[in-house]
Amino acid sequence: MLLDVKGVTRMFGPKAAVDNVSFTVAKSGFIGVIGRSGAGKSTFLRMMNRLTDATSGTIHFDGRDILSLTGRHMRDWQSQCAMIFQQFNLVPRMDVVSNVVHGTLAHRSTLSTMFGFWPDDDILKALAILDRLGIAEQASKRAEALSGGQQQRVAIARALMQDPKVILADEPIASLDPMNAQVVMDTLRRIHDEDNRMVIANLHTLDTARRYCDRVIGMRDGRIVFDGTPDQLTTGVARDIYGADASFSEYATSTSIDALGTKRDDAYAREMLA
Ligand SMILES: Nc1ncnc2c1ncn2[C@@H]1O[C@H](COP(=O)(O)OP(=O)(O)OP(=O)(O)O)[C@@H](O)[C@H]1O
Repeated sequence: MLLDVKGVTRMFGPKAAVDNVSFTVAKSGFIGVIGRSGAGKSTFLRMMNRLTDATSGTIHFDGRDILSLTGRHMRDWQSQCAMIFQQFNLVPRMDVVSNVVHGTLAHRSTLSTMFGFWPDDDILKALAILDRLGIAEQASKRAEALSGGQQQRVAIARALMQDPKVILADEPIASLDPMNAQVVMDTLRRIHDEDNRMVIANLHTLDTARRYCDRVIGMRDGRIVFDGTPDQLTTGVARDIYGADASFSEYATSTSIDALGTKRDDAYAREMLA
């Protein structure tokens, strides 16, 4: 089993933000987590990355007990498990290449980091990744000069500098217009397809989850209420996940990415779930 999540709970005071969550993933896939605001999606990702401690439960990745790692072992895991955020989290006034090289910070001395001395090899690697993501020509610009979609691709490039096994994306397209959202989702999907890195993305829109994911997990009030393939994600199921009544409209949870292209094949999804 590649990923084995058992009974993971996170309490904030008396409230369970994540409540006894369990699921397994047999092989690397592109997994979407959906649910209304406050369902526990971010808290779960943050526990996987060890930004937040779990109250109870276990997470094993490739046999390793993630929640009990400490010190250097925890930092090693964090670099193998890169996070991407809605707000990109770049240094706005710093140029794009430096932002990307920042992805190797965990391995750098404080002095070289403070003075921005990046080894040539790191710069070349950063440029190659930017080129792969189609934004090499932006390398010398300040991050703040780029469009939102370009900035998110820089954030993805920074994540790739760590050569992660897993990419955790917390609402990666929530701040983007449909065109940029599509470019960013296409990029994440391509990274999964070409490198076989696992992607777990919190998504707030159904059309994106259906189109890009092999498997979709629906959360409601901290619990998993759906776990299946995109084609099993019917309007009725979605209504249950979002805790909505019969007046629920899918339109309310759409980025309209689907209008820009065609839907994915679900064969891989079924294989992964088997
Ligand atoms: N640091 C915290 N202190 C107290 N409560 C928190 C904290 N972080 C999250 N919560 C609560 O835990 C619950 C789950 O929040 P979480 O951010 O994981 O949900 P989400 O599904 O990611 O929603 P959103 O998309 O709005 O971020 C919410 O009720 C939230 O208020």
